[in-house]
Amino acid sequence: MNIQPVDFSGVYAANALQNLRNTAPLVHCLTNDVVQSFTANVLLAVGASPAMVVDPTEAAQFATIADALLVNVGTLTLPHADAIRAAVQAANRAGKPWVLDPVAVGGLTLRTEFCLELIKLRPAAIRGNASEILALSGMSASGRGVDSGDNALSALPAARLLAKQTGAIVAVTGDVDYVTEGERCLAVSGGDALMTRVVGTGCALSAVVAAFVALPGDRLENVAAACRVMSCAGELACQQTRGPGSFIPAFLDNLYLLDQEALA
Ligand SMILES: Nc1ncnc2c1ncn2[C@@H]1O[C@H](COP(=O)(O)OP(=O)(O)OP(=O)(O)O)[C@@H](O)[C@H]1O
Ligand SMILES: Cc1ncsc1CCO
Ligand SMILES: [Mg+2]
Repeated sequence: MNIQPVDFSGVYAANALQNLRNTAPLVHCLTNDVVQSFTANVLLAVGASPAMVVDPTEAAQFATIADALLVNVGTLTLPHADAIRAAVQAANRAGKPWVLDPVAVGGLTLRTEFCLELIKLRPAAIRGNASEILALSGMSASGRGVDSGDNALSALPAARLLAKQTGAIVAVTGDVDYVTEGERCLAVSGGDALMTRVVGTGCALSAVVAAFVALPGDRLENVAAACRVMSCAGELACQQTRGPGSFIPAFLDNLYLLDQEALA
């Protein structure tokens, strides 16, 4: 029997963020070509340390040094897949957590088969929009390219199934983010629809999830904390801006300035 989603505590998120700022986890990002710079800036603003090391040999070496690895298949190519395989295997051997962002999985064969291969390699967390989580779990989805055509709550059963199948914490994001380990589920509200009008907020969230899974403590709550930090900064930024152009700098400022009071 599945336990109903529970509203996530802002107090835990505030403590986890403080812990992250104190330790500045080194996050190895194998992400897509569209969001490299935005992802690095989001990690820096939050208080983590990004590095994009992409050559297969170097990626395997660096995965053992970094505190966590992000794998994002947004602009997957065959050489990139080789680097991801090498890095994931090295991270697993070194006991470092890694996170999968299954961008646009479903309709496209290369990335879908590759992600199905990757989820057998014990990701610590999987973060995707509703259509991606539905498709990755084998259920039918209405994604349109990288954008979701499904509602996050409708993908919660798929997220639970995927978590049970893989042992990963699964975060399915949208108007509300749901974070589950199969049975237990945390609901993270906040954010703003404007966040979907800027490229890479989800991709950057997956990088922040990687930073938070490097922290000690309850992994389910750490992933929810990452979601809360992004939703909270996004919501504040939207209150201060009129559209996508000014959202980006306001979002980075709010991530950097985020305090206990805002998160709670
Ligand atoms: N309708 C909404 N209302 C509030 N927040 C939202 C809404 N839709 C998305 N978000 C927030 O936007 C962020 C990105 O989530 P989303 O599900 O859009 O990821 P995504 O589709 O993978 O994005 P991308 O591929 O562009 O990086 C999350 O923090 C999420 O909570
Ligand atoms: C727009 C886009 N195309 C491939 S990856 C990406 C970034 C958002 O997921
Ligand atoms: Mg995405």
